Amino acid sequence: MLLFETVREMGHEQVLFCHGKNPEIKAIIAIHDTTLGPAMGATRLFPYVSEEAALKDALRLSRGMTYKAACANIPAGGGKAVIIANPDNKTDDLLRAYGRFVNSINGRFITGQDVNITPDDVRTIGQETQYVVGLSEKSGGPAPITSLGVFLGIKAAVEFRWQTKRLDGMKVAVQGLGNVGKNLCRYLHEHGVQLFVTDINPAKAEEVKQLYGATVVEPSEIYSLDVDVFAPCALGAILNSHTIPFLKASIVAGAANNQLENEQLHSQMLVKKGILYSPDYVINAGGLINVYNEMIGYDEEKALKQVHNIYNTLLAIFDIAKQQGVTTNDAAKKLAEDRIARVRSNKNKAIAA
Ligand SMILES: NC(=O)C1=CN([C@@H]2O[C@H](COP(=O)(O)OP(=O)(O)OC[C@H]3O[C@@H](n4cnc5c(N)ncnc54)[C@H](O)[C@@H]3O)[C@@H](O)[C@H]2O)C=CC1
Ligand SMILES: O=C(O)C(=O)Cc1c[nH]c2ccccc12
Repeated sequence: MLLFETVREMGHEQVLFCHGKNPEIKAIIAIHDTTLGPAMGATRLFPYVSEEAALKDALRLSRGMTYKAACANIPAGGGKAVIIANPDNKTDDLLRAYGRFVNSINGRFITGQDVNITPDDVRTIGQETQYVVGLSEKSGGPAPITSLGVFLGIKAAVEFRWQTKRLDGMKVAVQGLGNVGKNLCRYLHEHGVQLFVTDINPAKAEEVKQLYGATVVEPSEIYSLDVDVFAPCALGAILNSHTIPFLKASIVAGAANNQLENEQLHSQMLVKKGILYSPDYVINAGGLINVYNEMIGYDEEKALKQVHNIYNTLLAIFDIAKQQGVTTNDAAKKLAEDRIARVRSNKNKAIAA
């Protein structure tokens, strides 16, 4: 991989390779853009197959955070960090060593809980740095508000597609029944949706079957179901050349980050199949909205208003994509880049004055 070429192409400001021998630690902190504010993004711990895979994940996720904040009108930049480790080898020493790296950049990067990091782990990281968020009891953690945002995003897509505000009788397939997926199922069930669900953990699927009368399918079967909406709430890169040909849903709208394996290729593949795609970093902004509000002093009404805005933003993006004949992904990216360019130009004017 040509390092600077890749970073230049994706537009990152700074990438930190954090290494330590005692304890053994390898982490990458990617800061994409801080025009709108300090870079925010949760930290993921994962046994990546290669260092290149880890870097790619950090670069793509951090860029997604920049667009996420810009589309949600949150004055934060985009960042994300990955710790390359097996979850079985996660120790307090490792987390504290990581916390010292976060602290060393003095608030340019603010982080919290992502895949394989628990709230307790964030507390441990927080022993070394104040630049962690997402622990307030008041806000109930980011997942419930993320699922509300995804629910509203599904409503926006349904309205754009079929000019109806009603979800009752619709069929939705939910992949992944973790903190976000399970809560999303509750909202959908309350609105009369017929659920089809899967999780690699059968106990989670069984629970959602009992709670919301969902039909449980095998993980491999979730793509080809004859449903109206497919909601990916597990992993990234699930929209790819193997899965897209199987999709029968008219809408893809879910919480997972980096859903498109290849942004250009696979967003266009979806368009060709007539599938309306809700850009992941627009529909799943609820988590960021929640932690940002927690950071500045939690005001529930304000946070909920910002989450409800996801609905309007998605409708606007769908409209622009239709008017201009571009993918919804490109329309969202353009919206984000325009907002950032405007702030950058005002900043430059202020410096010049
Ligand atoms: N929690 C939040 O506030 C936010 C979460 N996201 C993204 O949403 C997704 C879900 O987040 P959480 O619910 O917090 O994570 P989680 O870890 O609680 O849940 C993920 C679930 O997916 C299941 N799963 C994993 N691989 C699967 C597969 N191949 N097929 C079916 N199920 C599978 C897991 O067993 C687990 O139950 C992640 O991609 C995350 O990055 C994005 C924005 C905010
Ligand atoms: O939407 C994402 O991918 C996030 O990383 C959101 C998020 C959850 N917890 C956090 C803590 C600090 C910064 C962002 C987040």
